[in-house]
Amino acid sequence: MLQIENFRKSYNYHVVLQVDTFTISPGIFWVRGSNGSGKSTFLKALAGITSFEGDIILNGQLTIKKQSVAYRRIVNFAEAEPIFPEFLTGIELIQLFKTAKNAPNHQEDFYLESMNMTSYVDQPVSTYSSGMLKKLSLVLAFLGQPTCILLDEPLTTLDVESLPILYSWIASQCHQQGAIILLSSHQVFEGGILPTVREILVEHTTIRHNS
Ligand SMILES: Nc1ncnc2c1ncn2[C@@H]1O[C@H](COP(=O)(O)OP(=O)(O)OP(=O)(O)O)[C@@H](O)[C@H]1O
Repeated sequence: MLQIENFRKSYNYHVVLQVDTFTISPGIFWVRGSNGSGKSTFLKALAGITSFEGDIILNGQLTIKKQSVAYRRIVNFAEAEPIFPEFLTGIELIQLFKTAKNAPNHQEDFYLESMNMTSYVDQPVSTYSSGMLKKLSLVLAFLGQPTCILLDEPLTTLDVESLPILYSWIASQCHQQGAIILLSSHQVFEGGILPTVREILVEHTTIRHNS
């Protein structure tokens, strides 16, 4: 469970997101809002990669401010437009993330094979297309034993064959580990092979469950 308390995020003294208290229980959530509403800001705050006022608490134990390393070990984030050091190969990045996330040996094999990435994962990321980069960032977001996976605009640049594969990873993560998985999009969820998907709306500088 994720608890957000007295949260406020401003850019240049301009408040873009304010939340008094908000709870996210295990499951899959579609985070929806128009362009500029604050979806990426919300996910980056949950991921612990942007500063904010207030606190975020995971499973009643880990607070993002006080136990930031332990928190970030089990909260994984895939950026909307991932940027990686160009000289590194995909597999080198995977090794780096596996170390940071305490991932089991060969955990990546399943993801690389199912997303048909084995032919290029040894190449420097400078040679990747935007879709190939997106797939790599999605693999990285599943490494370790994440309690929470945050995917910012995961559908952008992903080809139609890859979408059901991503959804199968998400469904499996939810079943096995009772994880919290947030996917952001400005589009309405169109259905698919995912189990129950609930919606979080980002609008009017705040967030709310849309039930
Ligand atoms: N680094 C920044 N500096 C200043 N303002 C920012 C910065 N990042 C975001 N903003 C502002 O914060 C607001 C929310 O931006 P955010 O990127 O979170 O929206 P979003 O819902 O993800 O948008 P989109 O759907 O277009 O990706 C916008 O008004 C944006 O201009």
